[in-house]
Amino acid sequence: MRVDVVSIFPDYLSVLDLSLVGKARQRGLLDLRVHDLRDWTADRHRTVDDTPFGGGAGMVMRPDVWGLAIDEVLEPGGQLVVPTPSGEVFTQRHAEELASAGQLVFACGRYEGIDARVAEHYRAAGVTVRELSIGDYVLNGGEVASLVMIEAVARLVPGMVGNPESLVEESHGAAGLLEYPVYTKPPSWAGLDIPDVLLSGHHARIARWRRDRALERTARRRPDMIAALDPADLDKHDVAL
Ligand SMILES: Nc1cc(-c2ccc3ccn(Cc4ccc(CN5CCCCC5)cc4)c3c2)n[nH]1
Repeated sequence: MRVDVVSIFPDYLSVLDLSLVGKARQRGLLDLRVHDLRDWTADRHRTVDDTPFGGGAGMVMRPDVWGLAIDEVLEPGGQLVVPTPSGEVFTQRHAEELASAGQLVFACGRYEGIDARVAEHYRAAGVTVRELSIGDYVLNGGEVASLVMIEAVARLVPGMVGNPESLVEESHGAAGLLEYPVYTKPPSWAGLDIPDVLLSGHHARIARWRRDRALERTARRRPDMIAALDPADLDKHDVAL
């Protein structure tokens, strides 16, 4: 999978050279390229922004500069991801969908955002454009949101994560529940012991205990996820709610 990131702060993305994503690049699983938007400016000041039509505070990023950058970077069939506070909230489902793309181009806005015609232009040209938020809070730009989404997508690329099984059971997985609590050695710490069932070696009981803890946790912290459960899935947890 090829991932391109366009930003006026390309160094912000250098953290991607570390750990999981860094290893994937070395192993050729991920072709990650970071670009400086200012490379597509033509003036001496390398201007990427201007005042907003209709007035209002701050500056807006120019469509012409973004158009030159995206035209050069986006491959046929590639998808455009535009982080924005006004987007659909990014979820594991989006990560799964994005992981099947041949190329993703992340357009990192700054200032008050990118001229709306950029997304409109590429949609009209038949490009899949996803305007995505990573949560209901306002960041200073799209770089951090892109890092979050790239990590969530990259770990789903086959061969990325050592133990693919760990991708199945996790929170926000197919079960639609939060994850159960996890424990490791020592069995007793700070006067706290781990639940006996986890020492029993009784796999069915352990699986049941984990399901129950996941349901409890989800009901307490994310009632919205309980409400969203498909009744057909409930028998997977063999619990009548
Ligand atoms: N999940 C999430 C993603 C982002 C994100 C993503 C991309 C950019 C690009 C710029 N910013 C900063 C920014 C965006 C919007 C405003 C308010 N808005 C401006 C237009 C007129 C109305 C009011 C203020 C500052 C970004 C912020 N934040 N949170």
